Amino acid sequence: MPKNLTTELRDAAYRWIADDPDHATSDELQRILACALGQEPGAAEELADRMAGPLEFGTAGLRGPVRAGPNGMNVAVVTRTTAGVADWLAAHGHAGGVVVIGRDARHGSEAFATAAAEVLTAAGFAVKTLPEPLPTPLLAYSVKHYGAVAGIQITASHNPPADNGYKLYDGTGGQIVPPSDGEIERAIHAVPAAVSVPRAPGAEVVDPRAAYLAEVAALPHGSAREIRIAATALHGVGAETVRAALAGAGFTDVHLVAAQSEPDADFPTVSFPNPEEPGATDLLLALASEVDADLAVALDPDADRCALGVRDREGGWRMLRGDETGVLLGSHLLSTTDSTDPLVATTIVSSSLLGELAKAAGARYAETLTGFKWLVRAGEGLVFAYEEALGLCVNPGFVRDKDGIAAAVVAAGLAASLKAEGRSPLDVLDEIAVRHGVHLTDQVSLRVTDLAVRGKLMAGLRAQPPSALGGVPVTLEDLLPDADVLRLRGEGLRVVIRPSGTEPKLKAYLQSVQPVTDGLAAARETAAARLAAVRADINALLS
Ligand SMILES: O=P([O-])(O)O[C@H]1O[C@H](COP(=O)(O)O)[C@@H](O)[C@H](O)[C@H]1O
Ligand SMILES: [Mg+2]
Repeated sequence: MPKNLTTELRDAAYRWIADDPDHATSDELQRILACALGQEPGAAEELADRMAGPLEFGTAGLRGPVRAGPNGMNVAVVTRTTAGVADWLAAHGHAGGVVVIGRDARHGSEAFATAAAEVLTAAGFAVKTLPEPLPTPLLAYSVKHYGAVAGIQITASHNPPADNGYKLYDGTGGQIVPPSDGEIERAIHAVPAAVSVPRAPGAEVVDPRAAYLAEVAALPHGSAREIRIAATALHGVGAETVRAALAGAGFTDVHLVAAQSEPDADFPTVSFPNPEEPGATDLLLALASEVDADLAVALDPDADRCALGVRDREGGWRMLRGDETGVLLGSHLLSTTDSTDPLVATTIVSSSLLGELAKAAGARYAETLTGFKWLVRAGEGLVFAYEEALGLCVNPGFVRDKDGIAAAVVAAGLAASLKAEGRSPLDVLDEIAVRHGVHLTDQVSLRVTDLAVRGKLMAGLRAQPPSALGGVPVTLEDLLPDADVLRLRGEGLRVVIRPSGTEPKLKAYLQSVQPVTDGLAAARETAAARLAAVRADINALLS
């Protein structure tokens, strides 16, 4: 036996190859196994990585590179997963119920959506599929709209082009949470063989767009319409839907970044198709400036996130941080809601400013773990939820997930009414800062190739937490040990560290708060200096 290729690994690969219903991926794994048997350098390690799975349900379902083996996204994995989901649904009394399936336009998405639809149809479920690659919020909407017991969206959202994924919704319309994920993983594990999972055509194609767009058009978005919008779909699936949603609400002066409007699985103009990444919105901001727009909107590729860009005080353009957008729309919805007992929510890694706004408005406020699967379950009476990663839900009444399309429409309404008053989104943020203190946030993330590095760093921080960051003494709270989240707090400072559940990254979320006592500029300077010093220390800690 060649070095590094154990008999267990070899036999596991043989078994997987024999059980892979897709010849392309069984051949792919066969080739790697042959290289490993032939002692080609690195081949055994490559095989071990391919076989290291299975993928697990993370922050937003399964996610991984499109490739052969249990540690990738492929037809065999989707078949097994969906067979497990079918068994789990049946065990919960949902046999024969409606399941809706949607997809984005990534490599593999169509084949994976078809495999999922055929497995569920053969298992006796009434499967409905969306007609073409569409935004994730349309799938989330469809679950409730069609009275489904579950929904599946094939998407890897903002991940690199090589990835794909599987978002799973239960009958509440929200993405699954524990214990469902563990139960489903056990059901998947119990599936004896992918090749013998029955598949049958016959899903019904349904189109939720008209109903969804009517709901979005009915969201409160003020009466002002004089606004020019520049928007991008970042090569994802949001362009047509966001254009239709804006038009339905009366916003027709919309300029799309042409080079990024058609779905393109290779995401050719960006290195990472994530509006959080520096550079991803360069073309958008250039277009906003060129057409002299009033608002810039970037959707992530599955259009469930929405980033806003605004003209800065120097006449240039800049993107707002997720926390700025969240606070802007949150304060707007708190002041316009007709609910008598509203609840707003954000996550423990987002700015705490929304809590201050809620307190001032006499509204309830909740914080949850990262992910919209938690936020939509924050409690009764939810009117608004957001997270720093550019996720916003302005419409929990009909989408139990983040919805970049609906957020863009509400943001357009707000920007138009501010423009009519001669104010800007930055003016509103300034007013909020003066009242509640400057809340600056930032994120440091470390991309790892070896996931073990992440675990070691977390364990190291737990064992030997820093006593000060950026010169500020801090204490460690091991917040919810099960959730693997560390929080460090000091005077005017909060740092939360956690592993990403969608990408091989460790993320540190920084917040620096400074009351405004001696002018806004001075408070901003103090908060920014503290943030920069903390950022440098965190960078050193994670390197
Ligand atoms: O991929 P999307 O747009 O669905 O976004 C997903 O990933 C984001 C980042 O998660 P993590 O920090 O664990 O990587 C989460 O904030 C979000 O709730 C989740 O739906
Ligand atoms: Mg997304």
